[in-house]
Amino acid sequence: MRPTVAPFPTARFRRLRRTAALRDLAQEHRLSTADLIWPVFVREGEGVEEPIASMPGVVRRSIDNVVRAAHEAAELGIPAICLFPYTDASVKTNDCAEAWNPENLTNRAVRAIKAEVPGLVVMTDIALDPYNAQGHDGFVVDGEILNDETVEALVRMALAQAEAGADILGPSDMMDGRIGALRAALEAAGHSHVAIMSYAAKYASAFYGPFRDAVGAAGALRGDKLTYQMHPGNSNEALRLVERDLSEGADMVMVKPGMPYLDICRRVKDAFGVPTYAYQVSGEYAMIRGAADNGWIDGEKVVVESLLAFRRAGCDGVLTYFAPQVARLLRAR
Ligand SMILES: NCC(=O)CCC(=O)O
Repeated sequence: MRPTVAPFPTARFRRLRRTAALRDLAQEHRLSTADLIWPVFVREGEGVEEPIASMPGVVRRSIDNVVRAAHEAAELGIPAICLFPYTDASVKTNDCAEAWNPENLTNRAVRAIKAEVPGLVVMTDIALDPYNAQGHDGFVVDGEILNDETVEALVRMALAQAEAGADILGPSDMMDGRIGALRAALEAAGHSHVAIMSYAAKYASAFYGPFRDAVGAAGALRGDKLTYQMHPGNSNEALRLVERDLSEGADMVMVKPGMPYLDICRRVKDAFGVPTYAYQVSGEYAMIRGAADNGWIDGEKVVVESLLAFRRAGCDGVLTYFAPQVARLLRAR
């Protein structure tokens, strides 16, 4: 119940804002390094750190450098890293077979991290787009994205990632029925400990633009993803999707993108009270970073404020490309 606010001057809200210590005492939500998941781009090669033009400060790393990033994450206290492969056109096919190759880039990177930094949580992405000549998250036949056939492929992909040692699988594909299929397959194959963070409320968003550049998908994609990702105008549908995915065995749920969808984060947390995450996506990163690089905003302050907003909206954690910078900032405080 909300207490009645006494009239002025009995109530003076500025009393608790008077000093830094009082403000600290009264602060309702806090950002901690333990809330961060760091998305990292993996590519072939050795000793490679390749800049991404539309995401200044973010690089594609060869596996040896991904392992270095994993050490850095662990040293900074970031609990989890999330891997996204940058795939060459030569491994993109219509049957997407590279997605479940035990030796694909992601699976090799997972094993390399787990061998060196076993305590770090490793999350992987489940969707066919990095391996699909058509650039879509599912199989494309006559211009249509096939649901059930795609789910079967996602199961193969998930089992290969679980076998490699992934701790959290992140199905980002938005096919119907995939969470139940993944959960059943994981149980049957002895991977009952592997968690699923469902990209439950994933919107068909223009904020993903720089990511497609980062993973080399921009050129392959024909059309849009509106037949499987959510329309930005919808809100109740997000709750139905979260409910559905939880009922099928998701352990954690995600809202994506982040900042334009904080209302959805809050509704999900209020309705279900489950571990809830948001993805501050590439376009959000690019906007903040671009404005900061031009001196139009104070980048450090805006980043921390933007991440605190996710906590205020009910999120337990955030996937953010700013993770290492923020962890360093929080450590310095
Ligand atoms: N499945 C992962 C993404 O689509 C990431 C989007 C972004 O960072 O823009």
